[in-house]
Formats: sequence, structure tokens, C-alpha cells
Amino acid sequence: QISLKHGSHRSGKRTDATMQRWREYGLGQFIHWGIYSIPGGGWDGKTYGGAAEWIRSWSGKDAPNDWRKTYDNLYKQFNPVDFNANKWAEQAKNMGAKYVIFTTKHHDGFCMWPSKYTEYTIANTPYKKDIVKEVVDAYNKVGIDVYLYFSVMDWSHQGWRYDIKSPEDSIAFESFKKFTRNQLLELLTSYPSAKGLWFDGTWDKSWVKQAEFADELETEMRTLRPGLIIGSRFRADDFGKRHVDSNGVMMGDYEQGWERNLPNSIEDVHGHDWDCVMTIPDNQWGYNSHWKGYVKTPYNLIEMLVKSVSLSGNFVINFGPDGKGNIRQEETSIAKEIGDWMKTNNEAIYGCSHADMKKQDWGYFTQKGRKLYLTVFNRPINNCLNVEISEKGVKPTKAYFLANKLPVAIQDAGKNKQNNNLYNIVIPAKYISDKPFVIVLELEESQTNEKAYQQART
Ligand SMILES: COc1ccc([C@@H]2N[C@@H](C)[C@@H](O)[C@H]2O)cc1
Repeated sequence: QISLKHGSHRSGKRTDATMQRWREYGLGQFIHWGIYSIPGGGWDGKTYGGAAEWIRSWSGKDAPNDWRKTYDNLYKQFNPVDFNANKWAEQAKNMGAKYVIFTTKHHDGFCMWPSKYTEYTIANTPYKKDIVKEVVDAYNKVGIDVYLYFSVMDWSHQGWRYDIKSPEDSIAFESFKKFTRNQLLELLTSYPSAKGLWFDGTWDKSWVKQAEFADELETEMRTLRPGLIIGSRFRADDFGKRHVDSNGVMMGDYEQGWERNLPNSIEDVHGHDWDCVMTIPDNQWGYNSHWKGYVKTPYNLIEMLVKSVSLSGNFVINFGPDGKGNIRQEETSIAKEIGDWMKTNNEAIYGCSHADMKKQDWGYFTQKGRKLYLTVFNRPINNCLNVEISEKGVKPTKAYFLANKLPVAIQDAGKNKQNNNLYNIVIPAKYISDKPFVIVLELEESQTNEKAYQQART
């Protein structure tokens, strides 16, 4: 046990109601929207190879002439005339999202709210109005909780440094730290209904060296907003360790490392709360007019959602509106498909978590109380869903389709070598579905005193 002043201040999950509400969300929406949405991954007929929200960093011979100057003046033309926060919120509601994470400031430093600590904000664009407020109000109105994405790394600020290597760097970075604290307190004060902050841009050495400052700032924010939810990405400990401190204890309220990645087993989760944030194309968060590579189907995303909940996590799908404030057609149709599926099956998602059952090939278990939800992605040829119950004295008493409550048969298939009780849940052969479907299995304690059967001698 290494003694730490600025490591994790809590081990184990948070047990308060606010965090429990977060745990039950299941599905969330990420929105990346900012100045980078104007170029949309290219400029002057040239396309940028990286993620569209990083286009300010475009340089070298491939970049348009004077690109940095061009980019840093884009805010003067930012006027998203098609933006309608209520339409976005309605679409997210219909998709079944319970929370939204919205980019207040990305790495380029442009503020989507009228911050009083810099000129580089929405107030100085033709649009003028406070976009963060419009999003917060519209999503809250339809019952979706709002979390504010904030990039600590800020390329527009004179005081930002990737590392601190000289007294001049230290003085500059002190001014940057003051600016960052001011903006964060400003966000918490201006948008009191925001439930949490989603930090990014916290990997550089300069920030990793600020254990005491970041720890005190996190405490100050939590004091200002009791119940505030902050993930594992915000700060580093006394020795620069991030996400988990030097004693292996997670910092923050949930694991924020699952970006475009998913755990594969409950062991990967280490008992932490977590969410996965996922792009629809391979790696584009901000609007990119030409999606390259594989674009995930609604089916891919529904499987990731169910897998996340089956491992006690939330799944957050990213949307990247364009420079005029439109959500593109591909994202609109995905939101619709997922929403249609959620309307029928959300009972297997909301408030559910990992079931201590052996993973089966046909799909995933999620559980809430004594109800097991079997979401089937790979229907067995013999229509029998294998279920192994290792918990002694527990047996399934009822099985039925979630969609229409029609019963399905439960066959007792004896015991396997580990003495687990095996069951076949039998899907009627005539039942046809071109979408993943859910079967509910109700469990009850059984008093049977069956003896364990003789193990084979081998
Ligand atoms: C250096 O690798 C990355 C990858 C993604 C990011 C940002 N995190 C995502 C949530 C997006 O905001 C992406 O720009 C930053 C650095």
C-alpha cells in the first residue's frame, strides 16, 4: 500500500441515489459539435486523414495554405441556422437514450457557451446564443439527463503546455490552471441541472503533474455540486497514475477508459461502474462529410448496448451534427432503428446489470431482481437456448417472449460435470424474427433436495 495524498478517495462503487440513477441509464447519446463541424473533415477540396474534430491540428504539405489562420477564424462564420435542440432531444428520446454527453469545449478551445474567460466563444459568432443552455434545457425537458464534456487540453489558450520544462512554462501553466478552474466553476454555476462532467484531454505531462491542483479542484466541484458525477479520466495521482491510482484503486466515480472499446468479460470490469463511448464510423466524433471505412449498423450497436449492460455498464452512441446544426441522415436512421428495438425491449436494458450466468453463444444475459433477460443474437439451429444455473436452490419457473408475453417451454436438461443445473429454453420453430429478440426467464428459489449425481470416474 503506497501512501498517497492525491489518489482515490473512495474504494468500491458509490452507493448514493444519483449514482444509482446513472447505473440504470443503459443507453446514452454523445454529441460532438463545434467549430470543427464546419470543415467536416476537409477544406478546399482536400480531406484530412484524422478524426474530424482534430482538424485544427492539420499541417504539412497536405494542409490547405494558412490552415491554422483559416481555422482560427472559422468561428466568425459559425451560424447553425438549422440547429433545433428540441428536435435533437426528441430524436434522442425516441432512440431511448437516458443521458446525453455534450461537448462544451473540445481540444480546439472554442466554447459553445458564452464563457467570460475568453473571447473564443459562441457569443462572438453570428449565432451568438448560448448553445449549451439550449441543449441542457431541451434534453432536460424530455427527461434526459445532461453531462458536460470538457477538454482540459485547450490548444487556443496561451498558457497551455504539453509539458512543463522551464520557469516560463510554469508561469504560463499557472495562468492556464486558473483559467480552467474558472471555466469549470462557470459551467457548474451556469448549468446547475447538469449531472456530471465528462473530462477529456487529460493525458499530457503538464496536467498529469498537477495531482494536488486537480484533486483540490475535483473536491471543490463536488462541494459546489453535491452528487456530481466525474469519471476516472479527470486527474492523476501523486505519481502521475491515471484512471486507477498507484494502489490500483479507481479514481472518480466510473471507469472512463472504454472509448471505442468494450470489456469482454466481467473480470475486465474489475467491479467498477463504467460506460463505453462509441463512434458510428470507425473513428470520427465530429461531423465528417465523408465517412471512410466500416460504418456500424443498428444491429452492431444494439449488440454492443446489450453486451455493455450484460457487463454492468452503459453504452453511449456518438452523433456529430454538421456545421449548420443538422444531424445527418445515417445517424437519424440508426437512431430510429435502435429506438424501434428499444420500444419493444427496453425492459432488458434499463435498470439491468450483469447476471452471474455462464456466457452462452446465443447471446447475452441481463438481470433485474429475479428476472433474467435472454437477448438472442445467434439463434441455435435446434432452437434450444442453453441456460446453466450454478446458484444452488434456484430454478427457472416461467419463460416467455418479452415482446408479446407468449410462453416458451423450459426443459430440464439435467446437470453437467460442475453440477450446474442445465435447462433448454425452447424457441418455437414457427417463431421467425429478423431482429434480436428477448426471452424473459423468471427464477425462484427451489426447495428440492436433489442429491448431486455421481461424478464420472475418468
Ligand atoms: C490521442 O487519441 C485521442 C483519441 C480520441 C480523443 C477524443 N476523445 C473522444 C471522446 C473524442 O472527443 C476524441 O476527439 C482524444 C485523443
